[in-house]
Amino acid sequence: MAQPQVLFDYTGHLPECPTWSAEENCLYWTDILENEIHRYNTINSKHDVIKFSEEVGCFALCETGGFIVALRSGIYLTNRTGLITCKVCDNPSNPALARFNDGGTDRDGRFYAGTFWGPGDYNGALLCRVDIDLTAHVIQHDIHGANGLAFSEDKKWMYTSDTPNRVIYRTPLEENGEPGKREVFKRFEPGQGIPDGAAIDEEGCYWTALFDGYRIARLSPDGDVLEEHQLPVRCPTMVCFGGDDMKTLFITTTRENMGDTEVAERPLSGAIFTLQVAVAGMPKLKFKVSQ
Ligand SMILES: O=C1O[C@H](CS(=O)(=O)O)[C@@H](O)[C@H](O)[C@H]1O
Repeated sequence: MAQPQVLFDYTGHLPECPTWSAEENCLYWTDILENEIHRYNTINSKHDVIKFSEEVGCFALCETGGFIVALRSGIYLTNRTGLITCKVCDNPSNPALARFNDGGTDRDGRFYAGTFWGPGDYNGALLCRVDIDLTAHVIQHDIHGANGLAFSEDKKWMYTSDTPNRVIYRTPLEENGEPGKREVFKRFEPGQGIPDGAAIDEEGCYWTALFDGYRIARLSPDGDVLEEHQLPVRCPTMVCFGGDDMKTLFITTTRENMGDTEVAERPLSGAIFTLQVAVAGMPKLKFKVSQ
């Protein structure tokens, strides 16, 4: 079985939202807590960092170039260098208490972004969506930490997870992509790791980063564990597919809230790993803008 390899000599603070750009042969990702979007060119090893003024929860590449990016205060369009060109909406959570977290595009190029309820006293986070006409809509409530967004290849399901609540949900999608009522897809018992960011492969299997679980798992559409891959770090945060054949799984990890002892014991905490897998993954679509 293939082993995870380190992508390059880098460890971040809270890397998330890995996003493959096929035309550039580049991996993009955020470091949420460092207010950054990173780009790494897998051909010439060039590494660029774009700085923002607030935490970057998640982003998607835009068809028109640049990014749609969920900062703490709201969602924005930017150019390729990160310069804000348009504010799309305010953060519909209380931005003092909830920053944006996981997000991405659906199979029609709309942008979803969820928040993370900082105080943790109740499920105060939400999931919102930006349509191609730049209107924003709150789609789901009753979330502690929005995560695990992925869309099935047949456009029938939206998957999400709520990491602190140790649960993956799935939500049926109507033909026009409108979500119905969410249902529990899989719950995790204490000590198993908790479901963080995710991606879906061509066989409809859901790959989940098991935060605090030292591994990633591939789940069948029925929720059975088909594969598990161990990592030399405790907290993977998210996965995405890329590479020439879409069979490279990129895995972000974190060193957030880790003490010096753990970082010394597991110095790759915060690194990005690659894993060669047998089944190709679904590409992330770019955000479409109708105007
Ligand atoms: O997505 C995230 O999840 C983790 C884990 S947890 O939900 O707090 O258990 C969190 O540390 C991180 O800040 C967040 O981005």
